[in-house]
Amino acid sequence: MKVLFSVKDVTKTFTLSKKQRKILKTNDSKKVAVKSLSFDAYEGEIYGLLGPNGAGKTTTLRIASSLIKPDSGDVFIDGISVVNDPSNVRRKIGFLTSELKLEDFFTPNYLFDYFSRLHNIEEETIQARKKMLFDQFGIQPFCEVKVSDLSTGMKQKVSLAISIAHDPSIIIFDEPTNGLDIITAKTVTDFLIHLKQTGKTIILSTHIFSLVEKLCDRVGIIIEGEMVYENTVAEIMKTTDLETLFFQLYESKGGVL
Ligand SMILES: Nc1ncnc2c1ncn2[C@@H]1O[C@H](COP(=O)(O)OP(=O)(O)OP(=O)(O)O)[C@@H](O)[C@H]1O
Repeated sequence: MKVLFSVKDVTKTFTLSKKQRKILKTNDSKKVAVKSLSFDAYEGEIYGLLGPNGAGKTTTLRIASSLIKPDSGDVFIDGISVVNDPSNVRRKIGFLTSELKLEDFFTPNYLFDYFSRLHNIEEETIQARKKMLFDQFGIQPFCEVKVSDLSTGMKQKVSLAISIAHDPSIIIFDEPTNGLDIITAKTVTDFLIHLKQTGKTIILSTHIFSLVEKLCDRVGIIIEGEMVYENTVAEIMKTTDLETLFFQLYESKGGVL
């Protein structure tokens, strides 16, 4: 099996502002968000990154997407170093987060074209791909409506379409169903299955156990920035369920319920 996504010994520390220290209820001036984290995802699989709030999932995926730099370590996307060659990495990946903010003033049509052109995609391909994705997600009737007037679900579907406009082979989804109504959440999860069927490699961060059980081939459990467990979902389900396993690990790491 070919490794397409490889996190190698990544560490990331943030300096905390006064406000952040208050929110995190700490006097420490630094927060180690990710500690010597390593894991691989194979071509064509859905790899789930599961962890509680603040575990370091988003930080890891932002590093993998070249949005922030690690203190040490690296992420290799199809062998390309995100530290040394971030622009080539961006060509290979799609990144979707539930926090993605689309500019309110623009329309789905405009934004899709704009981001596609940033990837230097040919105009004919942009329009064909837009039609396919907008039809798939029911965006077409809203394609000339300003983002500010779209529902949360429609915004997320537009974000999803834009994140894969360049047909990336590796797609990173950070909590993609967060804050979505059940219908839109299902559209998104069904689409993840469709992407897997078309051979894409998907990294999915979530804290929803059922989502991992339903979608993922393998799962890595991350607590306090460290990988504490990794296995195939099928193997886990032979003896227990993910929720039971997770809380056992959480308590054994000193987590308080
Ligand atoms: N820019 C930042 N400045 C300071 N601390 C940060 C910053 N980004 C993240 N952190 C801290 O790093 C830790 C890991 O955060 P991260 O967002 O990666 O976790 P997460 O697993 O994605 O959690 P969630 O599900 O809540 O998004 C948290 O303690 C968080 O407060």
